[in-house]
Amino acid sequence: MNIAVIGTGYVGLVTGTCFAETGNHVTCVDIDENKVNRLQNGEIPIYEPGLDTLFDRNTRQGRLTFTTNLAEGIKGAEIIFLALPTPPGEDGSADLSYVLGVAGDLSKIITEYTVIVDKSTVPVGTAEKVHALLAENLSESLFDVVSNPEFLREGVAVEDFMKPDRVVIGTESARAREVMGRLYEPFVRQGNPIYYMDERSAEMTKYAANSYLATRISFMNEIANLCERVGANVDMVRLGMGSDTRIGKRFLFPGVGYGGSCFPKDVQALAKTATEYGYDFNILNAVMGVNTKQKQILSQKIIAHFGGSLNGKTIAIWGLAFKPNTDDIREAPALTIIEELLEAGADIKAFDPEAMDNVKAVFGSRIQFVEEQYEALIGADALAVITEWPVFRSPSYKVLKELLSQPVIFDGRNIYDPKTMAAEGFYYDSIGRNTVQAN
Ligand SMILES: NC(=O)C1=CN([C@@H]2O[C@H](COP(=O)(O)OP(=O)(O)OC[C@H]3O[C@@H](n4cnc5c(N)ncnc54)[C@H](O)[C@@H]3O)[C@@H](O)[C@H]2O)C=CC1
Ligand SMILES: O=C(O)[C@H]1O[C@H](OP(=O)(O)OP(=O)(O)OC[C@H]2O[C@@H](n3ccc(=O)[nH]c3=O)[C@H](O)[C@@H]2O)[C@H](O)[C@@H](O)[C@@H]1O
Repeated sequence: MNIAVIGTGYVGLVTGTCFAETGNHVTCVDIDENKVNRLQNGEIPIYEPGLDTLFDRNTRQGRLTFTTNLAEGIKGAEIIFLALPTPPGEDGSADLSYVLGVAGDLSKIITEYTVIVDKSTVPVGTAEKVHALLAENLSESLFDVVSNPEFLREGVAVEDFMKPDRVVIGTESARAREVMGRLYEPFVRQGNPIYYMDERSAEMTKYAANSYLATRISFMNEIANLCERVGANVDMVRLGMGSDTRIGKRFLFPGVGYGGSCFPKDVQALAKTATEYGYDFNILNAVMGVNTKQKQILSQKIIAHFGGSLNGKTIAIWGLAFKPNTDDIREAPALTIIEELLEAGADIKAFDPEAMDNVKAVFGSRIQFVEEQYEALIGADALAVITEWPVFRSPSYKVLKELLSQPVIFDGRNIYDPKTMAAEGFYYDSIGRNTVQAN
């Protein structure tokens, strides 16, 4: 099949590459000339594990191409995916200007029957808005609009896309359903389902899934905070709860709050949709409030440990990305934590395996960046672990103690064992477990 993907960010580039991998011819369109130049030269502008192999193969074999020209990009395309940004607008609702802008442009250049697919996360009713815009200039027989939300996670995006738990396709057109079914058939060979539904239900499914996952995280963060107060260990509680199959083991890890480009904006957007429809979605308001506070927990612990001020103190930071295996720092808890530590007077020495360039663009020379994780520790008064990159999981405790000026660790992701840390001589504080001191 011939496919066009409009927007080559985390979702568009993965979508385009994975559809090319199953034998389709894909043209990716982006307005960012610099990005398109890099892609045309074989350079992937984001860090996403496993994407490079598929990208190289499919560009080399001519199934994956890039352009800034929309009309050229959609020529001959049977399906056009919109993988455009839907950032929060000023009032918290999703900003649809990118999606609707491109829909308007498409209405003037489509000449043959095409399925237009909303891949972006968009509020209920958007497929109808896109349809109405297209219908301003196109006969109804020339297009269908489908809602096909994406559930991939950054860091494991290729795997998630190639083997989705499910595919959701929102359309009431039999013709579009057949086209979409044919496209996704190679991705559901292991029996994972395609759920066909109406457009509104598909749009709602995406927000419901993200908001539920965010709710689990905020719930566990509150359980963790209570565990600290009552002297329980949240890791044990998590295991005890999660092995109940009705609850499930995944997505119960407490930490420094959820970040990323999606949970924060999507929870906010769903709450906003509820308000627009006269419904007060109480749980979502609590989920957001808990998350805002949780992002401050680690910095508060650090500031309190040093008596309320960090003047003259240096804090080493391991991990800046909003989660491991990505360079994405959108809404990353590290940004909030660093800002608060700076405000309390600290000097910061930071290391992240992939996200440092993005963070440099935010903080510039206000913090120091180092090229190697142990370098951050030299002369630092404490280490704060903010992102659980695998490379931080088994450090040399001996080297840690040699380099830190005080053996103090704040672990925002519970990646070390408190008993080991006490035995190794550290002051060690984490999330939802008792603080330990050297034995
Ligand atoms: N990042 C993620 O893990 C996931 C994101 N989503 C949703 O997918 C959508 C896209 O997200 P990301 O890929 O993260 O965004 P992104 O910001 O990484 O990429 C968007 C791309 O669209 C391009 N663009 C903007 N206006 C354009 C136009 N008029 N024509 C062509 N290209 C244009 C931008 O230059 C950029 O390259 C959002 O609605 C998001 O909520 C859904 C699932 C996962
Ligand atoms: O709509 C989206 O964009 C995507 O949002 C999330 O994916 P992503 O943001 O890439 O990352 P997650 O792995 O979900 O993590 C989100 C945040 O929650 C935090 N988290 C996650 C899991 C957990 O147990 N605890 C926890 O604090 C992570 O550290 C991270 O800050 C969803 O998991 C995807 O299904 C969805 O497609």
